[in-house]
Amino acid sequence: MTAASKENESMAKFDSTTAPSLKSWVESANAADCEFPIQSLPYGVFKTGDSAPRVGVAIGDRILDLAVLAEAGLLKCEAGVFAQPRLNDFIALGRTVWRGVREQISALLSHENQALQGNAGLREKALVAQADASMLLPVEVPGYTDFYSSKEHATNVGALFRDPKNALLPNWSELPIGYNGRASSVIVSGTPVRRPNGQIKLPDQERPIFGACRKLDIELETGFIVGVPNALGEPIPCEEAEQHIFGMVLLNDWSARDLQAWEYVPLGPFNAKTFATSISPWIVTMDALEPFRTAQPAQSPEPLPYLRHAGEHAFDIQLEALLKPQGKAEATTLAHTNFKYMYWSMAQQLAHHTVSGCNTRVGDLMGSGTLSGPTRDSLGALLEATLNGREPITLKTGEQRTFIEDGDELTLRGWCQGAGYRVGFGVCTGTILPAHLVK
Ligand SMILES: O=C(O)/C=C/C(=O)CC(=O)CC(=O)O
Ligand SMILES: [Ca+2]
Ligand SMILES: [Mg+2]
Repeated sequence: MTAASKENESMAKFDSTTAPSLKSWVESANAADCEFPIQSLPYGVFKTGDSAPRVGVAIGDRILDLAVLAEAGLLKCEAGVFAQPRLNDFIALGRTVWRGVREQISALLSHENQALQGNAGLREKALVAQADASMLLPVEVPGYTDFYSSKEHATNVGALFRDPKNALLPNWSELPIGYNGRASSVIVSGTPVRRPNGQIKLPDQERPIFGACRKLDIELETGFIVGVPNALGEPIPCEEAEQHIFGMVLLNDWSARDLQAWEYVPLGPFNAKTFATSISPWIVTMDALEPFRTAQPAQSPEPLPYLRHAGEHAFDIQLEALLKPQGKAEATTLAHTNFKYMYWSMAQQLAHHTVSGCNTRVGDLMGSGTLSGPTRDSLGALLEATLNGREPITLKTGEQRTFIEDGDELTLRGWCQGAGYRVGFGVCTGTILPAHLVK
């Protein structure tokens, strides 16, 4: 390949809304370490004070209020979709509309554009400080599914829960394994998480006890939001599956490992994972992620035909998990990993999910599965990092942890590193409340 064609190929990754050279008149968006540059434009739902919730886009340290812009006639879209407490109505309008709205917002925020920049009154109304806003669950989630698509994670958990000699079960390399999760307990970042009570089978006792989970854990994941649903009985082909995805979030699949170890045979996780699943408030669209597309791990054996897709289907998204004990200023990084290590792509997950004829709905949430990498510092769950509690981690504050304690604050972060800018996911955080007392 010549230097010129290489250049052309890499330019093809960028469109008018993702060019690295783009700058905004919202100055805070131009800092190299800003999570929300003009190339990103993630969607969320927010409110300020007693005002009604509405749809906004993050830009620098501000939120652009799309309901205000639409009302003022500066943003052309179906009436009323931004003056809503959820993004579902906007998402349901489809890809062409997502694209058109993104282009309009990008233009309005770009350096030289005066339409909003030059209108002081409207600018004041339309740009809200993130510090003054509270973020809400961005979508109504009709269904939540969680996959198990990191080979490293599946191997580590298989060894800890089952047999180190046969850690990866034979079906794992043939299909993206998943379970149907609980949509009702999907919560937005910042919502506290109550430690669950449940059945725990102690090794030295014949019958389980009932009490507070002693092995509370995180799972560092991403999730994707279904934007274009499929009808019952109509599978989504793998090659087309990415077209059905609206965007991605950070996802923490809180897990009660002691409840899980006892209850999961033979139907999989139940109460161990139904009590809370946290997601980040900002949905990063697939358009914003396109420049960070990269190859997924090589797949062997070759997947069956319905799970094949040509080209690159992973994304280079750096991910971190941090733990901060109650009352402490300093957080400790538990893991640093990358979405690109995921073995089964989001397209393969969606193709497999629907191949039976199962339908999806706008707003459905699909978890990636815990994203562990190949190294000791890239393990996405404490279960793996502490070998099921056998090897405690020492925090920067000097304390030790095997699993999560009451009052601990757990935070996930994610970002794509561009040339001179980063497309960030913000944070997905939650603090643990003590379990309800068992009488
Ligand atoms: O292997 C098991 O029995 C259990 C695995 C998990 O707990 C992980 C899970 O929820 C799927 C994932 O996040 O990868
Ligand atoms: Ca999980
Ligand atoms: Mg969960």
